[in-house]
Amino acid sequence: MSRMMSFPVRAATLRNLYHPPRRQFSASAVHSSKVSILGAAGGIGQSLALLMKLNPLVSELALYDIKGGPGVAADLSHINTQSKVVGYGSSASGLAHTLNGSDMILIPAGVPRKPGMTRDDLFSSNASIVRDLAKAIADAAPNANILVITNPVNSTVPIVAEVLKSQGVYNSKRLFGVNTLDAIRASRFISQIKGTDPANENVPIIGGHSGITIIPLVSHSGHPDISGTTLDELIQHIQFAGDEVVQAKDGAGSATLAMALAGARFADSLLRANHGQKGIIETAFVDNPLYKDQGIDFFASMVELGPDGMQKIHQVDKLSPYEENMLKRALPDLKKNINRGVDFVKETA
Ligand SMILES: NC(=O)c1ccc[n+]([C@@H]2O[C@H](COP(=O)([O-])OP(=O)(O)OC[C@H]3O[C@@H](n4cnc5c(N)ncnc54)[C@H](O)[C@@H]3O)[C@@H](O)[C@H]2O)c1
Ligand SMILES: O=C(O)C[C@H](O)C(=O)O
Repeated sequence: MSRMMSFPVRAATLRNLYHPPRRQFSASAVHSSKVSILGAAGGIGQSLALLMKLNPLVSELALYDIKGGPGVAADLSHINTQSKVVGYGSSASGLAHTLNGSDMILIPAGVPRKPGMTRDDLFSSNASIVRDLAKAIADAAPNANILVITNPVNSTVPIVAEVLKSQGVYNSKRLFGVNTLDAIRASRFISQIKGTDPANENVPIIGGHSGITIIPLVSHSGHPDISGTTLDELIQHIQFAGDEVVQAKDGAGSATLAMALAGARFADSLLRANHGQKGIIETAFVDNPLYKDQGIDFFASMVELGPDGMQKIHQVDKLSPYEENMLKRALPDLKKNINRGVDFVKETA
């Protein structure tokens, strides 16, 4: 696509996840971020909270869940890292206490899939949860970075944007749909084909976070030679890996552990960029100019993170014909998912 420009592939690796190069921060900046998790007692929420408790860039961890927030906080508060942990249960004041002063808010609140469901089938349960949490964020922490994990991400991110717009506090640079799990899976799966260390593999992910809207750019990975049936199977594996986990859990939910790691990695990358580390690039589903002329306001790209959130979107200079075809198939679905979220807020505000 001619509109795309080149980008350097330099996503944070798992290897440096909890070893941020501290010497790049001033002493006072090292333990300085309040991070909140909404839905903190869930499958993702608990493991994510554990990983954030281990992150030296977090000074305060605030945990909110309609069920079990204080219990998870009490448990984590005994871990011997410096951050303070507070937890709240279901109440407007608990949510406000959680959000007040937050630099970063992670949202895994909501219902996961069961076998036979698409992510879009979660819309009827999760859209109103995310809308209401976004309203509370607009009131209590309008300047925070917001990381949306709740599915369907292709719709829940536009929901948050629309709510913040309606409250006059939308900052497109601080809203991220978390699709890091797709990048983690892609690096793992490609390493299994090539017999390499997944920590050294980066496959840029663009598009969205569901089925065919997930577009892995193998031609821009370290293995552009992968082709034919091997490529078909790899793409299918990445795009439908979530379904694989849903099937295997057999009614007990979807990916939680790998997702918690993915969320923690994205949060850590953003915290490090917020504290001044340069050159950190992750995939994220963001407000993106690339296809706005086709009515598609959100699109996952490789995004450079900075002190104020999203610093730069790195577009891709040349897609292979295979990838062009994936993109062509993905755009109509993506548009439908985004519009569903936008319309929901307009109709129910
Ligand atoms: N972005 C991704 O890559 C990705 C990956 C995996 C799962 N997910 C999604 O993340 C979401 C959570 O998955 P899970 O497995 O942790 O589910 P879960 O059911 O284990 O946990 C969800 C938690 O949210 C809480 N909750 C519900 N409504 C709430 C509200 N209004 N405020 C605060 N908390 C609320 C519940 O009490 C529960 O503890 C699902 O929508 C799932 O599809 C996204
Ligand atoms: O597949 C799901 O429903 C959860 C998540 O989006 C995933 O990719 O694992």
